[in-house]
Amino acid sequence: MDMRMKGETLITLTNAGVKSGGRVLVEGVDLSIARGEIVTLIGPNGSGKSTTAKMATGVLKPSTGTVTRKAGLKIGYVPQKLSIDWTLPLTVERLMTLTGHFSRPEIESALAAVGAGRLLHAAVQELSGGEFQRVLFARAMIRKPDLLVLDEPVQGVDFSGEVALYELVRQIRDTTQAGILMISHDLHVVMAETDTVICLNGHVCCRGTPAAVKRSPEYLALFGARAADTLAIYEHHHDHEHHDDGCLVGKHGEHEHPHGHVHHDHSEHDHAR
Ligand SMILES: Nc1ncnc2c1ncn2[C@@H]1O[C@H](COP(=O)(O)OP(=O)(O)OP(=O)(O)O)[C@@H](O)[C@H]1O
Repeated sequence: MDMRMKGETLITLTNAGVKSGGRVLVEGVDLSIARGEIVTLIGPNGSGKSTTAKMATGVLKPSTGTVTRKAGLKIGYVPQKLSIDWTLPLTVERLMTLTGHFSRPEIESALAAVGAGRLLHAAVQELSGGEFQRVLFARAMIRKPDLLVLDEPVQGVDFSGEVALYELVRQIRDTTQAGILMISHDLHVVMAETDTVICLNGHVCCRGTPAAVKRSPEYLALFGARAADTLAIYEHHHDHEHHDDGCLVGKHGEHEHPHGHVHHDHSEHDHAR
């Protein structure tokens, strides 16, 4: 473990908001992210998740309120999409060096840390969705950031790949003590390890642990009565196995289908951190 202070606050937004062309994009956002902490932004399309993340990372200046970042804060970013020319041949090794100079051993160890060690010479165009995401994680982590920003990390990944990526996020948090800001665009699954879910709707609609948000009247009012079924809380269990089709086998041997989300809603067992 390095000398980085556990629990140190990395970013604080106080009553922060952005106006553009006389329109309020998002307002009144209070949030902070500390080392080792996972904060997940959820909310409908256009509710201000990306705008809030951009204020946090400094890409956008707040029009109201304040944003403070720890001096010298290093941020790693895993984008939702990457604009690369898919017609040109590009290996994973080359992709890793497009935005910085890193030695072969540094690249190998960053790939190995995300379970993508064997992909060094693979063509980026031929990677599966999950493999591509892992490479993007490696690309963000190679700089040893204090804060990792994940913009919909599981997009284009099937359910078993999704579970594996959430495991990877948890592992990165545990091993590096980076703070993690996650944007979930489709409300699909929120990691149970998320310390704070912030539900946006142009302002902070509600916040708290995943289980608390799921029960909150504001969340239910925003997303309707079926919302509680759509916010699935993914929990880590060591006692499941994966079928070849990506479904999970529960601890009692029952076959749990991905889209039923049987695996992950055990609110009473949520880890209160
Ligand atoms: N550069 C911009 N100029 C003006 N308006 C913008 C700009 N970027 C975003 N918006 C508007 O700000 C609002 C919030 O957008 P934002 O991208 O933060 O939402 P989001 O919650 O991330 O949405 P989604 O889930 O659809 O990605 C939207 O109404 C959007 O149209």
